[in-house]
Amino acid sequence: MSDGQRSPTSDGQIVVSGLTKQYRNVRAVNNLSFTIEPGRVTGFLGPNGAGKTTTLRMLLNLVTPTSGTATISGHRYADLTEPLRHVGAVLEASSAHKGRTGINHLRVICAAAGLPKRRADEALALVGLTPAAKRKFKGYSLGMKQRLGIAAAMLGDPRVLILDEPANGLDPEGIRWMRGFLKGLAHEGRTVLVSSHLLSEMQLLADDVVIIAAGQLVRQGPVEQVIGSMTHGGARVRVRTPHAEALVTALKAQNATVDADGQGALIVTGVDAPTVGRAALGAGVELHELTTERPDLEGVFLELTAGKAGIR
Ligand SMILES: Nc1ncnc2c1ncn2[C@@H]1O[C@H](COP(=O)(O)OP(=O)(O)OP(=O)(O)O)[C@@H](O)[C@H]1O
Repeated sequence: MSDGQRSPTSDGQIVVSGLTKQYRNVRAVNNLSFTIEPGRVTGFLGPNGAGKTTTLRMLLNLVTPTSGTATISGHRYADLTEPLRHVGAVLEASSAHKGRTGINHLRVICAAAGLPKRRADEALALVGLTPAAKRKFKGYSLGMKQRLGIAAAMLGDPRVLILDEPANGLDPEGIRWMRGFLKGLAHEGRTVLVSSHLLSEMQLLADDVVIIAAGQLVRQGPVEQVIGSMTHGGARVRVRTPHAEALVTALKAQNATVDADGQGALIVTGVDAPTVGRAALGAGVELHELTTERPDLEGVFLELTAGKAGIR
């Protein structure tokens, strides 16, 4: 604990405990508790209006909690002596003086934060913007603005990175770059907390997820575990046959549950694909498709947050 800000056990950990934010008519965040570990990318997910941005803003001391606490490496953000060296944050697409170049934008931040000027060049290189260093911000594409925002967040070489919807406006190549970049930071032992609506991207990017709805925690854990917790003991099997009735009879004899998917296929749960295949063979039923469907994060998210109105 050389600088009084870091301890071996809490370094890089984010702890949200009983956090609540009551606006006049809306309880934006309601007694929320979770922990985010270093060395992992954590996806922070929730429907519109779930309270994600409000939570991140409380974490960064931009909104005062009604009650509860949010700490980074064991300290409230307001108590960090050199916050930029601990925490980098991108809360919305980067804004900068329109006539300022990318590099100058970063140098201004360095000067204000007491960081060496060379960090501006290093951070720009880190996000692949060096070729556009001397171009004016007003000519930057949305993707370049996102990268510049991340470069600004990286100026202090922070242990913790917090990003609100960083993939917004990025093209597929930009999204892939972002994925590699954030995974790389986590690999270095940093804490990466990312809110996003892009659930298929989150499944590729995140190690852990925290899912909230209507201001409250719905589920937290490693992505695979959260998905596994919703599979009710197994995957679903999709099967297509011209002899549906005979197959349903054979499957029910195996205690399977069978539903029509409305598009000519049957969805079977309770037994695995080989069992379905054997039941079909035994009944002399021809199959045109036999597929195991593993639930994805999007399906699990929708199931977990169903009925928890996003608009409040
Ligand atoms: N300053 C404010 N004053 C009043 N209500 C607010 C304020 N900020 C947020 N809210 C309300 O708090 C709730 C949570 O909003 P928040 O922006 O934190 O959700 P979110 O999960 O980030 O949503 P989105 O995914 O749509 O960005 C919403 O009902 C919102 O209208």
